[in-house]
Formats: sequence, structure tokens, C-alpha cells
Amino acid sequence: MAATGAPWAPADIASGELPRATAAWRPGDPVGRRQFLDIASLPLEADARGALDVTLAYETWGELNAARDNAVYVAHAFTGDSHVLGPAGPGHAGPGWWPGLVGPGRAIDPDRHFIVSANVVGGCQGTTGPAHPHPDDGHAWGSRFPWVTVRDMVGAEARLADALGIDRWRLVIGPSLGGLRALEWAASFPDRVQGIGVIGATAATTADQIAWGSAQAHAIRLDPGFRGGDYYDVDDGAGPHRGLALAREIAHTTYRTSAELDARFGRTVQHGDPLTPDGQFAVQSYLAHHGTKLVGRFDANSYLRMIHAVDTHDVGRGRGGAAHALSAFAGQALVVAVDSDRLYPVDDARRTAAALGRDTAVTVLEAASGHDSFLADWPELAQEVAAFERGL
Ligand SMILES: CC(=O)SCCNC(=O)CCNC(=O)[C@H](O)C(C)(C)COP(=O)(O)OP(=O)(O)OC[C@H]1O[C@@H](n2cnc3c(N)ncnc32)[C@H](O)[C@@H]1OP(=O)(O)O
Ligand SMILES: N[C@@H](CCO)C(=O)O
Repeated sequence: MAATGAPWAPADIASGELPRATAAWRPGDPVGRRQFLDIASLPLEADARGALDVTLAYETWGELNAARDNAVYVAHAFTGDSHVLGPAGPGHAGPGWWPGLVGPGRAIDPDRHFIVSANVVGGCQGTTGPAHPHPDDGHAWGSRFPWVTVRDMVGAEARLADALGIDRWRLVIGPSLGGLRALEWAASFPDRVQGIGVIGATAATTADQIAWGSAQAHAIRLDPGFRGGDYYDVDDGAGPHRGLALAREIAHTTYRTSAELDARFGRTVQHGDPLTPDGQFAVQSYLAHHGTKLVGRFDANSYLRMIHAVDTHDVGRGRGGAAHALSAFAGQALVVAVDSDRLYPVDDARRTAAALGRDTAVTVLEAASGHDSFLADWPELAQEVAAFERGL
């Protein structure tokens, strides 16, 4: 049976008809809702020179109240950005990514909260990253861009809090890479956070997570268009778009579940004769679509920086272990795992809760979409976050 729905677009990894792998926001592009904070000399964990001047792109919704106790930081996931809420438009590749949790009447509500979200250091949606001009020569940083860590990212977020007059967040919450940052906030700045929301995340990245990221990094690096990371100024437009699309195909498979993919696509043929190399199963078409779509909105060098940040994440690194690192955090923690998440399984959340101590519970949600359930299947998550937020 042939699938209906989205037609197979031959612009897949093999055809070369993908957009360039440099879909980064750069200075001079439309800013949309973004605001910018210049941060001088952000200390970096692994940079020999020790510091980086960063422009942080961020968005806010609502107002900081007189008591300054209603600020909520929403930390985006791996390929996310500051555009939590609001329409797509000039400067914003897509609509806000968490409308189920953030918005009027939602758990995180601009009528009650001062909501802040920033693009991470090394990202490609406004904050200084590899596609931005290097201060020395005006050419893209490319391979020269430092290998930033989750701690570096949180260090920048703390500078943003300082600039906005936020001494203490009511809540720092995020999924995936955002959850790693929520935990890092609790470890790095325990007195500046009242509550953390850690969704589909872990206190220390596991070998399995590093392994999946490694295959994705290889896909990008082995693309001849990668050119060691210095592909921005080439005039043939041949960035590592195939490698980036392949990386997303690998990643997206881990974001969903075996049962879901089988239920949705089964052995359905989307195109041609699957007994020949030209044939394509529906699930292959689906993954190709997600690969192509990411290439239209993300930069390959930023993708590698995100992998590195996730790989090196360990709140306990250099702090005597995760439990010791989190021992000064006296706030409340919501730790959420999705039962079908094969990338950040429930056991990771249990270890994280144990490190937080004080009988921190794990909320296990039943959802079909695995790791991406925080985006695709959010109603129960929204209820949990609303209840947690009310109790802070
Ligand atoms: C937290 C953050 O910071 S957000 C992170 C950045 N954003 C993302 O990762 C979003 C990427 N998108 C997704 O992962 C998903 O679309 C979600 C999670 C948002 C929603 O999940 P779902 O509703 O299950 O969407 P699904 O995974 O089916 O994707 C739908 C797309 O696949 C396409 N598709 C479905 N079947 C096929 C097929 N057989 N062949 C080709 N394309 C297909 C649809 O046409 C649709 O395309 P569109 O998104 O361009 O409109
Ligand atoms: N789909 C999410 C999953 C990783 O957290 C993203 O691309 O950021």
C-alpha cells in the first residue's frame, strides 16, 4: 500500500538539493522579538584564553513584579531557541515551540510570570555562535569557535539574570538540554533558584547518549562540505548539509519510539518499488523530511557544539559527584521522565532524583512519542508543571 499524506520529496540526503547547512541567524538579519545582551569576558571551562565576549539573544514575556519573585526561565532543548511563544515571522523560523506550557492560561503564564528565554552560547539563533563574525577578521568563527559546556551556557544565563534584575528565579525549567541547564543552575547558583523543572534529562550524560551523539557528529564531519568547520565563505554553497540532515535522521529516530514508528508507518511504501534502491518506505521519507527541515533552520557547527555540551554534561564534574554538587540547592525540584523515552530513560531520572536527595520524586508520564513527548504530547506534562509551579 502506498502512503498518502506528505509526498516524498526527492530533496533527500543523496540528491544534493538540500538548503545550505548554514541556516543561522546572523547580525543584520531581522531580529523578530529578540533582544540582545552584550556579555564581556564570559569565562569558559575549556578555552585556553579563558573568556569569550558574547552577545546573548533573548526574549521576554510579561512583567517582573515589584517583589521580583515571579521570574521564570525557560531553557530550550538541543535545536530550540528563545522563541518559546509567539508566531513565526521575520527573524523567527517557526512559531513558539512550547505553546502547550507557556502562554496565557498555561502553567507558565505571561499574565502572572516574567518569562525569559535565551538562545544558548554557541547556538545559531541570535546568540554568538560559530556562524557569527570573529572579532579579529570579520569572517565566521567556524572551526575557531570554542567548545562550550552546559556550565558556560548557564554562566551566560546568570549574566542575563543580573542584567534583568533577577536575583532569584521562581522557576528554571527545560526539556532535554534545557533540563541539563536547569540542573546546572541548581548546582552553580543554588541560592538563585526557587524551583527547577527537569524534563527528559539527566545529572550526567550516559555512554548511550554520548554514543548517539557521536554517530551524529561523524555524519557531519565526514561530509566533504564540512571542510573542518570552515564552510561559510565557500562560493559553491556546499556546506555539510547532507551530514547535518543525516545527523538529524539519526537523532530524530532516538527522539521517537519503536512502537510509535511502527504504528504510524509500519512497512508502508511511500515511493517506488522498495525491492530496488530507489524505493522508499514511509518512515524513511518521514526521517528525510525531518533531516531536510532541520537543515533549513540550523547550523552544522552549532550542532556539533550542542553535542559537545551534552557529552560533557555532568553536574558532579569537579564537585565531588552529583549529590555533592546539588547538596546546596534547597529549592524544590520537579523531575519528569517519559516512560517511552529511549534516549533519556526513566532510570536516568531516578539517578538524578537520588542525586537531588530529600526524597525527590520522579514523575513518570505515559506518552507515546518518547523523548519528543514534551513537544508532541504535552497535556499531562502541562498539568504536572502547573501543579508544581502553584506549589512553589
Ligand atoms: C524544546 C525546543 O527547544 S524545540 C526543539 C526544536 N524543535 C523541534 O525539534 C521540532 C521538530 N519537530 C518535531 O520533532 C515534531 O514535528 C514535533 C515534535 C514538534 C511534533 O510531533 P508530531 O506532531 O508527531 O509531528 P511529526 O513528527 O509527525 O512531524 C510532522 C511532519 O512530518 C511530516 N511527515 C509525516 N509523515 C511523513 C512522510 N511519510 N513523509 C514525509 N514527511 C512526513 C509532516 O508532513 C509534518 O511536516 P511539517 O512539520 O513540515 O508540517
Ligand atoms: N526535538 C528536540 C529534541 C532534543 O531535545 C530538539 O531538536 O531540540
